[in-house]
Amino acid sequence: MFQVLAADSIKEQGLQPLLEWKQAQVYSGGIDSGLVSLEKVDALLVRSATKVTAELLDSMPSLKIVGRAGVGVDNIDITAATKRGIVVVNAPDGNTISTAEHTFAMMAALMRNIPQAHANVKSGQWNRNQFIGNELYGKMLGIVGLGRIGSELAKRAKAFGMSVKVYDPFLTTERAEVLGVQLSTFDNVLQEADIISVHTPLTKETNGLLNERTLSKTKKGVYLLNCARGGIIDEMALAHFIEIGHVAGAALDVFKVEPPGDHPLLSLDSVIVTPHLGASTREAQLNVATQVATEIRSFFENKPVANSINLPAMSKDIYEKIQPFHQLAKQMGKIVSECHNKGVNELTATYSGTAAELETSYLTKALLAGFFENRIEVKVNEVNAIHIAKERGIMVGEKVTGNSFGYANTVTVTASGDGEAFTARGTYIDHYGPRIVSLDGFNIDFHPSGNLLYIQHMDRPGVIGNVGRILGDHDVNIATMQVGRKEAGGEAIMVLSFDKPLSDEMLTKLESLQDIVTINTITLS
Ligand SMILES: NC(=O)C1=CN([C@@H]2O[C@H](COP(=O)(O)OP(=O)(O)OC[C@H]3O[C@@H](n4cnc5c(N)ncnc54)[C@H](O)[C@@H]3O)[C@@H](O)[C@H]2O)C=CC1
Ligand SMILES: O=C(O)C(=O)COP(=O)(O)O
Repeated sequence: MFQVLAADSIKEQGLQPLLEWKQAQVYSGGIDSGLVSLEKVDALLVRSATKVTAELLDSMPSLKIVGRAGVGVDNIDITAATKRGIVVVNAPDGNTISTAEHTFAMMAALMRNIPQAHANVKSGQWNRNQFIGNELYGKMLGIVGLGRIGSELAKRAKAFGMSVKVYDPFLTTERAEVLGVQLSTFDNVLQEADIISVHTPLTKETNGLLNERTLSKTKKGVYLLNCARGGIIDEMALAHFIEIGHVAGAALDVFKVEPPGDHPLLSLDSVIVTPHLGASTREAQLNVATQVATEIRSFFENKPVANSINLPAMSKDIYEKIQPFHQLAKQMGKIVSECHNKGVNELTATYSGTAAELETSYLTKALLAGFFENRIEVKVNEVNAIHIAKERGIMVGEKVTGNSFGYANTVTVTASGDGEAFTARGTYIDHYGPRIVSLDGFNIDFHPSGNLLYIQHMDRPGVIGNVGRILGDHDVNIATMQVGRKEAGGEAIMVLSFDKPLSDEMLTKLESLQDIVTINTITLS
Protein backbone atom coordinates (compact mmCIF):
# COMPACT_ATOMS: atom_id res chain seq x y z
CA MET A 1 0.00 0.00 0.00
CA PHE A 2 1.49 3.35 -1.04
CA GLN A 3 1.44 6.05 1.63
CA VAL A 4 0.54 9.45 0.15
CA LEU A 5 0.78 12.70 2.13
CA ALA A 6 -1.14 15.61 0.61
CA ALA A 7 0.06 18.80 2.30
CA ASP A 8 -0.81 22.50 1.81
CA SER A 9 -4.62 22.10 1.71
CA ILE A 10 -4.68 20.36 -1.65
CA LYS A 11 -8.27 20.07 -2.78
CA GLU A 12 -9.49 16.66 -1.64
CA GLN A 13 -12.00 16.33 -4.46
CA GLY A 14 -9.09 16.44 -6.92
CA LEU A 15 -7.39 13.55 -5.15
CA GLN A 16 -10.07 11.11 -6.35
CA PRO A 17 -7.67 9.17 -8.64
CA LEU A 18 -5.71 8.24 -5.50
CA LEU A 19 -8.61 8.07 -3.02
CA GLU A 20 -10.49 5.53 -5.10
CA TRP A 21 -7.38 3.42 -5.70
CA LYS A 22 -7.13 0.50 -3.28
CA GLN A 23 -3.34 0.53 -3.30
CA ALA A 24 -2.99 4.03 -1.88
CA GLN A 25 -3.58 5.38 1.60
CA VAL A 26 -4.01 9.16 1.39
CA TYR A 27 -3.42 11.49 4.35
CA SER A 28 -4.43 15.15 3.99
CA GLY A 29 -2.40 17.29 6.35
CA GLY A 30 0.82 19.20 6.80
CA ILE A 31 4.30 17.77 7.02
CA ASP A 32 4.24 18.18 10.80
CA SER A 33 0.69 16.89 11.25
CA GLY A 34 1.93 13.50 12.49
CA LEU A 35 -0.83 11.76 10.49
CA VAL A 36 1.75 9.41 9.02
CA SER A 37 5.40 8.79 9.82
CA LEU A 38 7.49 10.76 7.29
CA GLU A 39 9.78 7.74 6.98
CA LYS A 40 6.95 5.75 5.43
CA VAL A 41 5.65 8.30 2.91
CA ASP A 42 5.99 7.13 -0.72
CA ALA A 43 4.47 10.21 -2.37
CA LEU A 44 4.29 13.82 -1.18
CA LEU A 45 1.92 16.37 -2.70
CA VAL A 46 2.55 20.07 -2.08
CA ARG A 47 1.59 23.55 -3.23
CA SER A 48 3.91 26.51 -2.67
CA ALA A 49 3.86 26.63 1.13
CA THR A 50 5.81 23.48 1.98
CA LYS A 51 9.53 23.87 1.31
CA VAL A 52 10.79 20.55 0.04
CA THR A 53 14.40 20.93 1.13
CA ALA A 54 17.25 18.40 1.06
CA GLU A 55 16.79 17.98 4.84
CA LEU A 56 13.11 17.18 4.45
CA LEU A 57 13.95 14.66 1.71
CA ASP A 58 16.53 13.08 4.03
CA SER A 59 13.81 12.53 6.60
CA MET A 60 11.68 10.69 4.02
CA PRO A 61 13.72 7.63 2.96
CA SER A 62 10.75 5.88 1.30
CA LEU A 63 9.81 8.90 -0.82
CA LYS A 64 9.66 8.13 -4.54
CA ILE A 65 7.72 11.02 -6.00
CA VAL A 66 6.88 14.64 -5.18
CA GLY A 67 3.82 16.13 -6.88
CA ARG A 68 3.54 19.92 -7.10
CA ALA A 69 -0.14 20.81 -7.43
CA GLY A 70 0.71 23.91 -9.44
CA VAL A 71 3.40 25.31 -11.75
CA GLY A 72 6.35 26.80 -9.86
CA VAL A 73 8.75 24.24 -8.39
CA ASP A 74 11.07 26.78 -6.80
CA ASN A 75 9.96 25.51 -3.36
CA ILE A 76 11.37 22.07 -4.21
CA ASP A 77 15.09 21.31 -4.19
CA ILE A 78 15.10 19.57 -7.58
CA THR A 79 18.83 18.83 -7.47
CA ALA A 80 18.49 17.13 -4.10
CA ALA A 81 15.44 15.15 -5.28
CA THR A 82 17.24 14.10 -8.47
CA LYS A 83 20.30 12.95 -6.53
CA ARG A 84 18.05 10.77 -4.39
CA GLY A 85 16.21 9.33 -7.41
CA ILE A 86 12.96 11.07 -6.47
CA VAL A 87 10.72 11.99 -9.40
CA VAL A 88 9.22 15.49 -9.31
CA VAL A 89 6.04 16.21 -11.26
CA ASN A 90 3.98 19.37 -11.53
CA ALA A 91 0.63 20.42 -12.97
CA PRO A 92 1.74 23.01 -15.52
CA ASP A 93 -1.50 24.17 -17.06
CA GLY A 94 -4.23 23.58 -14.49
CA ASN A 95 -4.01 27.09 -13.05
CA THR A 96 -3.05 29.11 -16.13
CA ILE A 97 -6.43 30.74 -16.67
CA SER A 98 -6.97 31.50 -13.00
CA THR A 99 -3.57 33.16 -12.69
CA ALA A 100 -4.00 35.14 -15.92
CA GLU A 101 -7.45 36.29 -14.73
CA HIS A 102 -6.05 37.24 -11.33
CA THR A 103 -3.26 39.24 -12.96
CA PHE A 104 -5.81 40.99 -15.15
CA ALA A 105 -8.00 41.73 -12.15
CA MET A 106 -4.99 43.13 -10.29
CA MET A 107 -4.10 45.30 -13.28
CA ALA A 108 -7.62 46.71 -13.51
CA ALA A 109 -7.78 47.23 -9.73
CA LEU A 110 -4.41 48.96 -9.76
CA MET A 111 -5.36 51.34 -12.57
CA ARG A 112 -8.70 52.25 -10.94
CA ASN A 113 -7.58 52.28 -7.28
CA ILE A 114 -10.29 49.78 -6.43
CA PRO A 115 -8.81 48.41 -3.16
CA GLN A 116 -8.02 51.90 -1.86
CA ALA A 117 -11.46 53.25 -2.85
CA HIS A 118 -13.15 50.20 -1.35
CA ALA A 119 -11.39 50.73 1.97
CA ASN A 120 -12.30 54.41 1.85
CA VAL A 121 -16.02 53.80 1.38
CA LYS A 122 -16.04 51.04 4.00
CA SER A 123 -14.54 53.49 6.45
CA GLY A 124 -17.51 55.78 5.96
CA GLN A 125 -15.97 58.22 3.50
CA TRP A 126 -16.85 59.13 -0.08
CA ASN A 127 -13.76 60.76 -1.59
CA ARG A 128 -14.44 60.46 -5.31
CA ASN A 129 -11.74 62.94 -6.29
CA GLN A 130 -9.04 61.04 -4.48
CA PHE A 131 -9.39 58.00 -6.71
CA ILE A 132 -9.11 59.23 -10.29
CA GLY A 133 -7.77 56.31 -12.30
CA ASN A 134 -6.45 55.50 -15.78
CA GLU A 135 -8.01 53.54 -18.63
CA LEU A 136 -6.41 50.33 -19.81
CA TYR A 137 -7.57 51.13 -23.33
CA GLY A 138 -4.73 52.43 -25.53
CA LYS A 139 -2.02 51.64 -22.99
CA MET A 140 1.00 49.50 -23.74
CA LEU A 141 1.37 46.39 -21.61
CA GLY A 142 4.90 45.00 -21.41
CA ILE A 143 4.93 41.28 -20.63
CA VAL A 144 8.16 39.71 -19.42
CA GLY A 145 7.90 35.95 -20.03
CA LEU A 146 5.28 34.93 -22.56
CA GLY A 147 4.58 31.35 -21.52
CA ARG A 148 1.17 29.93 -20.67
CA ILE A 149 0.08 32.68 -18.27
CA GLY A 150 1.74 35.54 -20.17
CA SER A 151 -0.01 34.45 -23.39
CA GLU A 152 -3.43 34.32 -21.75
CA LEU A 153 -2.84 37.76 -20.24
CA ALA A 154 -1.84 39.11 -23.68
CA LYS A 155 -5.14 37.88 -25.18
CA ARG A 156 -7.16 39.59 -22.48
CA ALA A 157 -5.17 42.83 -22.74
CA LYS A 158 -5.74 42.97 -26.50
CA ALA A 159 -9.46 42.46 -25.98
CA PHE A 160 -9.36 45.60 -23.81
CA GLY A 161 -7.71 47.62 -26.58
CA MET A 162 -4.20 47.56 -25.13
CA SER A 163 -1.09 47.04 -27.23
CA VAL A 164 1.26 44.32 -26.04
CA LYS A 165 5.05 44.20 -26.21
CA VAL A 166 6.87 41.14 -25.03
CA TYR A 167 10.31 40.20 -23.81
CA ASP A 168 11.01 36.48 -23.76
CA PRO A 169 14.43 35.28 -24.95
CA PHE A 170 13.07 31.79 -25.60
CA LEU A 171 10.11 32.84 -27.75
CA THR A 172 10.38 32.61 -31.53
CA THR A 173 9.17 35.44 -33.77
CA GLU A 174 6.76 32.96 -35.43
CA ARG A 175 5.13 32.12 -32.09
CA ALA A 176 4.87 35.83 -31.22
CA GLU A 177 3.17 36.43 -34.57
CA VAL A 178 0.68 33.61 -33.95
CA LEU A 179 -0.11 35.19 -30.58
CA GLY A 180 -0.39 38.63 -32.17
CA VAL A 181 2.19 40.28 -29.92
CA GLN A 182 5.28 42.29 -30.67
CA LEU A 183 8.50 40.57 -29.60
CA SER A 184 11.05 43.03 -28.36
CA THR A 185 14.21 43.50 -26.31
CA PHE A 186 14.08 43.82 -22.54
CA ASP A 187 15.32 47.42 -22.73
CA ASN A 188 12.65 48.31 -25.27
CA VAL A 189 9.89 46.87 -23.07
CA LEU A 190 11.28 48.80 -20.10
CA GLN A 191 11.40 52.05 -22.05
CA GLU A 192 8.00 51.88 -23.75
CA ALA A 193 5.53 50.04 -21.56
CA ASP A 194 2.96 51.85 -19.44
CA ILE A 195 2.41 48.74 -17.37
CA ILE A 196 4.92 45.87 -16.95
CA SER A 197 3.84 42.42 -15.79
CA VAL A 198 6.34 39.63 -15.09
CA HIS A 199 5.45 35.99 -15.85
CA THR A 200 8.72 34.08 -15.75
CA PRO A 201 9.72 31.35 -13.33
CA LEU A 202 12.09 32.42 -10.55
CA THR A 203 15.55 31.38 -11.77
CA LYS A 204 19.12 32.62 -11.37
CA GLU A 205 18.51 34.81 -14.42
CA THR A 206 15.15 36.22 -13.36
CA ASN A 207 15.96 36.79 -9.69
CA GLY A 208 16.07 40.59 -9.41
CA LEU A 209 15.43 41.05 -13.15
CA LEU A 210 13.74 44.35 -12.28
CA ASN A 211 16.25 46.09 -10.03
CA GLU A 212 17.61 49.61 -9.40
CA ARG A 213 19.41 49.61 -12.77
CA THR A 214 16.61 48.21 -14.94
CA LEU A 215 13.82 50.11 -13.15
CA SER A 216 15.65 53.34 -13.92
CA LYS A 217 15.09 52.60 -17.62
CA THR A 218 11.30 52.48 -17.27
CA LYS A 219 8.91 55.34 -18.16
CA LYS A 220 8.15 57.73 -15.33
CA GLY A 221 4.66 56.80 -14.08
CA VAL A 222 4.97 53.11 -15.02
CA TYR A 223 2.88 50.52 -13.14
CA LEU A 224 4.35 47.13 -12.21
CA LEU A 225 2.72 43.77 -11.63
CA ASN A 226 4.13 40.61 -10.12
CA CYS A 227 1.80 37.63 -9.99
CA ALA A 228 4.62 35.19 -10.74
CA ARG A 229 7.26 34.89 -8.02
CA GLY A 230 8.55 37.15 -5.28
CA GLY A 231 12.07 38.29 -6.10
CA ILE A 232 11.67 38.77 -9.87
CA ILE A 233 11.12 42.42 -9.00
CA ASP A 234 13.64 43.48 -6.37
CA GLU A 235 11.37 44.54 -3.50
CA MET A 236 13.64 47.18 -1.99
CA ALA A 237 14.33 48.74 -5.39
CA LEU A 238 10.59 48.82 -6.12
CA ALA A 239 9.82 50.51 -2.79
CA HIS A 240 12.50 53.10 -3.54
CA PHE A 241 11.20 53.83 -7.07
CA ILE A 242 7.67 54.25 -5.72
CA GLU A 243 8.83 56.55 -2.93
CA ILE A 244 10.66 58.84 -5.38
CA GLY A 245 7.54 58.95 -7.56
CA HIS A 246 9.06 57.19 -10.58
CA VAL A 247 6.86 54.09 -10.37
CA ALA A 248 3.19 55.09 -10.04
CA GLY A 249 2.05 51.90 -8.37
CA ALA A 250 2.41 48.15 -8.12
CA ALA A 251 0.19 45.09 -7.74
CA LEU A 252 1.79 42.15 -6.03
CA ASP A 253 0.44 38.67 -5.44
CA VAL A 254 3.77 37.21 -4.40
CA PHE A 255 6.66 38.09 -2.12
CA LYS A 256 10.23 36.96 -1.67
CA VAL A 257 9.27 35.66 1.78
CA GLU A 258 5.64 34.66 2.31
CA PRO A 259 3.93 35.93 4.35
CA PRO A 260 5.96 39.15 3.99
CA GLY A 261 5.54 40.35 7.58
CA ASP A 262 6.31 43.97 8.31
CA HIS A 263 7.40 44.88 4.78
CA PRO A 264 8.14 48.44 3.53
CA LEU A 265 6.03 47.86 0.40
CA LEU A 266 2.93 47.20 2.50
CA SER A 267 2.93 50.71 3.92
CA LEU A 268 2.79 52.35 0.47
CA ASP A 269 -0.72 53.46 -0.61
CA SER A 270 -0.05 52.83 -4.29
CA VAL A 271 0.87 49.18 -3.69
CA ILE A 272 -2.01 46.72 -3.80
CA VAL A 273 -1.51 43.16 -2.67
CA THR A 274 -3.08 39.71 -2.45
CA PRO A 275 -1.74 36.72 -0.49
CA HIS A 276 -0.49 34.53 -3.40
CA LEU A 277 -4.00 33.99 -4.73
CA GLY A 278 -3.25 33.56 -8.46
CA ALA A 279 -4.10 29.88 -8.49
CA SER A 280 -6.67 30.00 -5.71
CA THR A 281 -9.90 29.30 -7.53
CA ARG A 282 -12.11 26.26 -7.18
CA GLU A 283 -11.51 25.40 -10.80
CA ALA A 284 -7.71 25.69 -10.73
CA GLN A 285 -7.39 23.78 -7.47
CA LEU A 286 -9.53 20.95 -8.78
CA ASN A 287 -7.50 20.89 -12.02
CA VAL A 288 -4.06 20.82 -10.43
CA ALA A 289 -4.97 18.33 -7.70
CA THR A 290 -6.50 15.98 -10.27
CA GLN A 291 -3.48 16.35 -12.55
CA VAL A 292 -0.89 15.48 -9.90
CA ALA A 293 -3.00 12.74 -8.32
CA THR A 294 -3.35 11.12 -11.76
CA GLU A 295 0.39 11.44 -12.37
CA ILE A 296 1.24 9.87 -9.02
CA ARG A 297 -1.08 6.97 -9.61
CA SER A 298 0.39 6.45 -13.12
CA PHE A 299 3.87 6.50 -11.64
CA PHE A 300 3.04 3.78 -9.11
CA GLU A 301 1.29 1.76 -11.80
CA ASN A 302 4.45 1.96 -13.94
CA LYS A 303 2.71 4.02 -16.56
CA PRO A 304 4.28 7.08 -18.18
CA VAL A 305 4.17 10.38 -16.31
CA ALA A 306 3.53 13.38 -18.54
CA ASN A 307 4.87 16.30 -16.52
CA SER A 308 8.03 15.22 -14.80
CA ILE A 309 10.61 17.89 -14.11
CA ASN A 310 13.51 15.43 -13.86
CA LEU A 311 12.53 12.60 -16.25
CA PRO A 312 11.96 12.76 -20.03
CA ALA A 313 8.32 13.24 -20.91
CA MET A 314 6.80 10.40 -22.91
CA SER A 315 3.49 9.88 -24.66
CA LYS A 316 1.60 6.63 -24.06
CA ASP A 317 2.50 5.45 -27.59
CA ILE A 318 6.21 6.03 -27.14
CA TYR A 319 6.09 4.51 -23.69
CA GLU A 320 4.55 1.32 -25.05
CA LYS A 321 7.29 1.07 -27.69
CA ILE A 322 10.12 1.76 -25.28
CA GLN A 323 8.92 -0.38 -22.37
CA PRO A 324 10.29 -3.77 -23.60
CA PHE A 325 13.69 -2.24 -24.33
CA HIS A 326 13.64 -0.43 -21.01
CA GLN A 327 13.24 -3.77 -19.24
CA LEU A 328 15.89 -5.39 -21.45
CA ALA A 329 18.39 -2.55 -20.82
CA LYS A 330 17.86 -2.77 -17.06
CA GLN A 331 18.38 -6.53 -17.08
CA MET A 332 21.47 -6.20 -19.25
CA GLY A 333 22.94 -3.65 -16.85
CA LYS A 334 22.45 -6.17 -14.05
CA ILE A 335 23.84 -9.07 -16.08
CA VAL A 336 26.99 -7.14 -16.98
CA SER A 337 27.44 -6.01 -13.39
CA GLU A 338 27.16 -9.60 -12.08
CA CYS A 339 29.08 -11.41 -14.84
CA HIS A 340 31.88 -8.84 -14.75
CA ASN A 341 32.10 -8.55 -11.00
CA LYS A 342 34.99 -6.07 -11.11
CA GLY A 343 35.82 -2.38 -11.01
CA VAL A 344 34.39 -0.46 -13.93
CA ASN A 345 35.18 3.08 -15.05
CA GLU A 346 33.49 3.13 -18.42
CA LEU A 347 30.12 1.89 -19.61
CA THR A 348 29.08 2.14 -23.22
CA ALA A 349 25.65 1.32 -24.59
CA THR A 350 25.29 0.74 -28.32
CA TYR A 351 21.88 0.59 -29.94
CA SER A 352 20.92 -0.68 -33.39
CA GLY A 353 17.81 -1.20 -35.49
CA THR A 354 14.44 -0.41 -33.90
CA ALA A 355 16.10 0.19 -30.51
CA ALA A 356 18.18 3.03 -31.99
CA GLU A 357 15.00 4.81 -33.09
CA LEU A 358 13.85 5.22 -29.46
CA GLU A 359 14.79 7.70 -26.71
CA THR A 360 18.09 5.88 -26.09
CA SER A 361 19.18 8.17 -23.24
CA TYR A 362 16.25 6.80 -21.23
CA LEU A 363 17.37 3.22 -22.01
CA THR A 364 20.95 4.03 -20.98
CA LYS A 365 19.69 5.38 -17.66
CA ALA A 366 17.71 2.15 -17.11
CA LEU A 367 20.83 0.17 -17.94
CA LEU A 368 22.80 2.13 -15.34
CA ALA A 369 20.04 1.55 -12.78
CA GLY A 370 20.36 -2.20 -13.38
CA PHE A 371 24.15 -2.02 -13.28
CA PHE A 372 24.24 -0.23 -9.93
CA GLU A 373 21.45 -2.23 -8.29
CA ASN A 374 23.68 -4.64 -6.38
CA ARG A 375 26.77 -2.46 -6.36
CA ILE A 376 25.77 0.47 -4.20
CA GLU A 377 23.48 1.16 -1.29
CA VAL A 378 21.76 4.16 -2.87
CA LYS A 379 18.59 3.40 -4.82
CA VAL A 380 19.39 4.16 -8.46
CA ASN A 381 16.77 4.83 -11.10
CA GLU A 382 16.37 6.79 -14.33
CA VAL A 383 16.24 10.03 -12.35
CA ASN A 384 19.62 9.87 -10.63
CA ALA A 385 21.51 7.29 -12.77
CA ILE A 386 23.72 9.76 -14.64
CA HIS A 387 24.45 11.71 -11.49
CA ILE A 388 25.47 8.54 -9.62
CA ALA A 389 27.68 7.37 -12.52
CA LYS A 390 29.44 10.74 -12.53
CA GLU A 391 29.83 10.70 -8.77
CA ARG A 392 31.43 7.23 -9.00
CA GLY A 393 33.77 8.31 -11.80
CA ILE A 394 32.14 6.09 -14.43
CA MET A 395 32.14 7.52 -17.92
CA VAL A 396 28.91 6.75 -19.73
CA GLY A 397 28.86 6.58 -23.52
CA GLU A 398 26.06 6.02 -25.96
CA LYS A 399 26.40 4.97 -29.60
CA VAL A 400 24.13 4.01 -32.44
CA THR A 401 25.25 1.52 -35.08
CA GLY A 402 23.86 0.30 -38.39
CA ASN A 403 25.01 -3.27 -37.60
CA SER A 404 22.17 -5.27 -36.04
CA PHE A 405 23.97 -8.63 -36.22
CA GLY A 406 21.04 -10.11 -38.13
CA TYR A 407 18.42 -9.06 -35.54
CA ALA A 408 15.75 -6.38 -35.87
CA ASN A 409 17.47 -4.56 -33.01
CA THR A 410 20.27 -4.95 -30.50
CA VAL A 411 21.31 -3.37 -27.23
CA THR A 412 25.01 -3.91 -26.55
CA VAL A 413 26.68 -3.01 -23.27
CA THR A 414 30.39 -2.85 -22.68
CA ALA A 415 31.81 -2.36 -19.19
CA SER A 416 35.52 -1.69 -18.91
CA GLY A 417 38.06 -0.87 -16.24
CA ASP A 418 41.55 -1.92 -15.12
CA GLY A 419 42.44 -3.05 -18.63
CA GLU A 420 39.56 -5.56 -18.80
CA ALA A 421 36.28 -5.33 -20.64
CA PHE A 422 33.06 -7.33 -20.77
CA THR A 423 30.40 -7.06 -23.45
CA ALA A 424 26.83 -8.36 -23.46
CA ARG A 425 24.36 -8.10 -26.31
CA GLY A 426 20.60 -8.50 -26.19
CA THR A 427 17.67 -8.14 -28.52
CA TYR A 428 13.91 -7.85 -28.23
CA ILE A 429 11.96 -10.10 -30.58
CA ASP A 430 8.33 -9.09 -31.15
CA HIS A 431 5.78 -11.61 -29.82
CA TYR A 432 8.66 -13.60 -28.31
CA GLY A 433 10.40 -11.40 -25.81
CA PRO A 434 13.91 -10.39 -24.76
CA ARG A 435 16.93 -12.60 -25.44
CA ILE A 436 20.58 -12.29 -24.50
CA VAL A 437 22.46 -13.34 -27.62
CA SER A 438 26.09 -12.79 -26.71
CA LEU A 439 28.10 -12.70 -23.46
CA ASP A 440 31.79 -11.81 -23.39
CA GLY A 441 32.13 -12.68 -27.07
CA PHE A 442 30.39 -16.09 -26.73
CA ASN A 443 27.28 -16.62 -28.82
CA ILE A 444 24.49 -17.76 -26.55
CA ASP A 445 20.71 -17.42 -26.46
CA PHE A 446 18.72 -17.19 -23.25
CA HIS A 447 15.71 -15.44 -21.79
CA PRO A 448 16.87 -12.92 -19.16
CA SER A 449 14.69 -13.73 -16.16
CA GLY A 450 14.65 -15.61 -12.89
CA ASN A 451 17.59 -17.16 -11.04
CA LEU A 452 20.54 -17.53 -13.36
CA LEU A 453 24.00 -18.98 -13.02
CA TYR A 454 26.80 -17.76 -15.28
CA ILE A 455 29.65 -20.25 -15.37
CA GLN A 456 32.95 -19.72 -17.13
CA HIS A 457 34.77 -23.00 -17.69
CA MET A 458 37.18 -24.85 -19.94
CA ASP A 459 35.64 -26.74 -22.81
CA ARG A 460 36.59 -30.24 -21.62
CA PRO A 461 34.57 -33.46 -21.72
CA GLY A 462 32.66 -34.10 -18.50
CA VAL A 463 32.37 -30.49 -17.23
CA ILE A 464 28.73 -30.08 -18.21
CA GLY A 465 27.99 -33.59 -16.92
CA ASN A 466 29.65 -32.85 -13.56
CA VAL A 467 27.62 -29.68 -13.08
CA GLY A 468 24.42 -31.58 -13.93
CA ARG A 469 25.32 -34.43 -11.59
CA ILE A 470 26.01 -32.19 -8.56
CA LEU A 471 22.76 -30.32 -9.08
CA GLY A 472 20.86 -33.58 -9.59
CA ASP A 473 22.42 -35.13 -6.43
CA HIS A 474 21.03 -32.16 -4.47
CA ASP A 475 17.64 -32.41 -6.04
CA VAL A 476 18.02 -29.07 -7.86
CA ASN A 477 16.00 -28.87 -11.02
CA ILE A 478 17.64 -27.07 -13.97
CA ALA A 479 14.96 -25.09 -15.83
CA THR A 480 17.10 -24.15 -18.86
CA MET A 481 20.71 -24.50 -19.87
CA GLN A 482 22.68 -22.80 -22.61
CA VAL A 483 26.31 -23.31 -23.56
CA GLY A 484 28.64 -21.27 -25.72
CA ARG A 485 32.25 -21.64 -26.82
CA LYS A 486 34.55 -19.95 -29.27
CA GLU A 487 36.64 -22.99 -30.21
CA ALA A 488 36.79 -26.65 -29.21
CA GLY A 489 38.88 -27.20 -26.08
CA GLY A 490 39.15 -23.47 -25.28
CA GLU A 491 37.20 -21.21 -22.92
CA ALA A 492 33.45 -21.76 -22.71
CA ILE A 493 30.44 -20.50 -20.79
CA MET A 494 27.20 -21.97 -19.45
CA VAL A 495 24.09 -20.07 -18.45
CA LEU A 496 21.64 -22.09 -16.37
CA SER A 497 18.31 -21.04 -14.93
CA PHE A 498 16.56 -22.38 -11.84
CA ASP A 499 13.17 -22.15 -10.24
CA LYS A 500 14.73 -20.92 -7.00
CA PRO A 501 18.09 -19.46 -6.00
CA LEU A 502 20.95 -21.87 -5.32
CA SER A 503 22.30 -22.18 -1.79
CA ASP A 504 25.82 -20.99 -0.94
CA GLU A 505 26.75 -24.59 -0.26
CA MET A 506 25.73 -25.60 -3.79
CA LEU A 507 27.73 -22.73 -5.26
CA THR A 508 30.85 -23.73 -3.31
CA LYS A 509 30.51 -27.31 -4.55
CA LEU A 510 30.16 -26.17 -8.16
CA GLU A 511 33.12 -23.81 -7.82
CA SER A 512 35.34 -26.64 -6.62
CA LEU A 513 34.72 -28.72 -9.76
CA GLN A 514 37.63 -29.23 -12.10
CA ASP A 515 37.80 -26.89 -15.14
CA ILE A 516 35.34 -24.40 -13.67
CA VAL A 517 36.89 -20.91 -13.85
CA THR A 518 34.28 -18.64 -12.23
CA ILE A 519 30.65 -18.80 -11.17
CA ASN A 520 28.36 -15.79 -10.85
CA THR A 521 24.74 -15.75 -9.78
CA ILE A 522 22.31 -13.31 -11.39
CA THR A 523 18.81 -12.73 -10.05
CA LEU A 524 16.47 -11.00 -12.48
CA SER A 525 12.83 -10.09 -12.01
N1 LIG B 1 0.66 33.64 -8.37
C1 LIG B 1 0.36 32.37 -8.54
O1 LIG B 1 -0.44 31.82 -7.80
C2 LIG B 1 0.98 31.62 -9.65
C3 LIG B 1 2.25 31.93 -10.09
N2 LIG B 1 2.81 31.21 -11.10
C4 LIG B 1 4.17 31.60 -11.54
O2 LIG B 1 4.09 32.02 -12.88
C5 LIG B 1 5.21 31.54 -13.58
C6 LIG B 1 4.88 31.39 -15.05
O3 LIG B 1 3.94 30.34 -15.25
P1 LIG B 1 3.63 29.75 -16.69
O4 LIG B 1 3.26 30.85 -17.60
O5 LIG B 1 2.69 28.63 -16.51
O6 LIG B 1 5.07 29.20 -17.08
P2 LIG B 1 5.66 28.97 -18.52
O7 LIG B 1 6.83 28.08 -18.33
O8 LIG B 1 4.59 28.57 -19.47
O9 LIG B 1 6.19 30.42 -18.94
C7 LIG B 1 7.36 31.00 -18.45
C8 LIG B 1 7.92 31.85 -19.57
O10 LIG B 1 9.01 32.61 -19.05
C9 LIG B 1 10.00 32.68 -20.06
N3 LIG B 1 11.28 32.99 -19.46
C10 LIG B 1 12.13 32.16 -18.80
N4 LIG B 1 13.24 32.84 -18.44
C11 LIG B 1 13.07 34.11 -18.86
C12 LIG B 1 13.88 35.28 -18.77
N5 LIG B 1 15.08 35.25 -18.18
N6 LIG B 1 13.40 36.42 -19.29
C13 LIG B 1 12.19 36.47 -19.90
N7 LIG B 1 11.38 35.37 -20.04
C14 LIG B 1 11.84 34.21 -19.51
C15 LIG B 1 9.96 31.32 -20.70
O11 LIG B 1 10.51 31.33 -22.00
C16 LIG B 1 8.46 31.04 -20.74
O12 LIG B 1 7.90 31.44 -21.96
C17 LIG B 1 5.52 30.21 -12.89
O13 LIG B 1 6.88 29.88 -13.01
C18 LIG B 1 5.15 30.46 -11.47
O14 LIG B 1 6.30 30.87 -10.77
C19 LIG B 1 2.15 30.20 -11.73
C20 LIG B 1 0.89 29.86 -11.33
C21 LIG B 1 0.23 30.51 -10.24
O1 LIG C 1 1.39 27.19 -9.37
C1 LIG C 1 2.14 28.05 -8.93
O2 LIG C 1 3.30 28.24 -9.34
C2 LIG C 1 1.69 28.90 -7.84
O3 LIG C 1 2.37 29.83 -7.49
C3 LIG C 1 0.45 28.56 -7.14
O4 LIG C 1 0.81 28.43 -5.80
P1 LIG C 1 -0.20 27.72 -4.76
O5 LIG C 1 -0.36 26.31 -5.25
O6 LIG C 1 -1.46 28.49 -4.82
O7 LIG C 1 0.48 27.78 -3.44
